[in-house]
Amino acid sequence: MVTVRAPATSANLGSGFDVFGAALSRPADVVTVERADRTTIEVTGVGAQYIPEDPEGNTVGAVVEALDAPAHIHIDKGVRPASGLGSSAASAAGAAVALNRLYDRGYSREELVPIAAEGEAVVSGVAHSDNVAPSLLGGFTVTTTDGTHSVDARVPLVVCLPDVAVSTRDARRVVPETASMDDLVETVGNAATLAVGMCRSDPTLVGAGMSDPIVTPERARLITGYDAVHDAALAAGATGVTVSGAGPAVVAACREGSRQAIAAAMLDAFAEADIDARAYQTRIGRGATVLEE
Ligand SMILES: Nc1ncnc2c1ncn2[C@@H]1O[C@H](COP(=O)(O)OP(=O)(O)OP(=O)(O)O)[C@@H](O)[C@H]1O
Ligand SMILES: N[C@@H](CCO)C(=O)O
Repeated sequence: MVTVRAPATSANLGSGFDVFGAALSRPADVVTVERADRTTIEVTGVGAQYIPEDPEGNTVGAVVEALDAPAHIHIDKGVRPASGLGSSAASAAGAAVALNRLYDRGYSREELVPIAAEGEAVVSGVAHSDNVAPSLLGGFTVTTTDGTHSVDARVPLVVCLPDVAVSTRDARRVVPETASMDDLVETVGNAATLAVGMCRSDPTLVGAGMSDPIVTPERARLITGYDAVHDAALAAGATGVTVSGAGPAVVAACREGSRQAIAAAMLDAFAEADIDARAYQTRIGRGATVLEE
């Protein structure tokens, strides 16, 4: 038996659509696997009632296939599905690490990225790696078709999750197919600023690089209260605010000591819009960890 804790993640970070990701110190999924002749999946925890236990519909089913590693799998969800916090990816990353150990497959964490990403294709139609990479490797990650680079950044974050669901599949439909050269130049500048900020663990640069004129404005329209929450977080001291992954979670970069005020401001703004929400005072954290084997 192997048990793995796999963290929630925040993908895109505004300027890095389908490329940037960050592991969050909390929340997380816990995945336990035991050898079996036939794969069975049991899901408990937050939002378990919305998650298929059929291996064909669950992200971990694709990981089992890719590793040829049938198992009884128990997923204890700490990351709510359709949250923008890499819920589907956390289970896939946890299963990839656990099954790799259980069957002694010998893959490195980097090699597990495309394997865990197969699970993302099951739920969103695209095997994007920007959530599974940070959940596997920890820190801030940059994923391209050539592979993944990670930086052990230390930046405090607040993630505010409204009590509404946005599926990644739906949120990908609003992504523009084209962009102007001006918007691309602005995005590249912001992405480069954010990456330098991550290398220096500098929340000011990270926040400054989070804005994006192409994808985020379209995604923000799907989140009731987004503009007010964005402005409230900045007024409370956040250095930058954007949609987390495909939403509806909203992520704010923070300086040390400011997270409590920022979390309260974001919750108040969602409440003003009649939306219940919860806030995680979190930070960029480590990747999946083996708890027991
Ligand atoms: N193990 C799993 N954990 C969570 N969701 C799963 C899992 N397997 C399948 N799903 C399905 O995936 C969908 C949620 O994934 P989706 O990508 O939309 O949200 P997310 O992973 O929280 O968000 P994001 O990728 O934007 O961070 C739901 O329809 C859910 O039923
Ligand atoms: N890059 C993906 C992440 C989903 O969490 C998207 O924004 O659609």
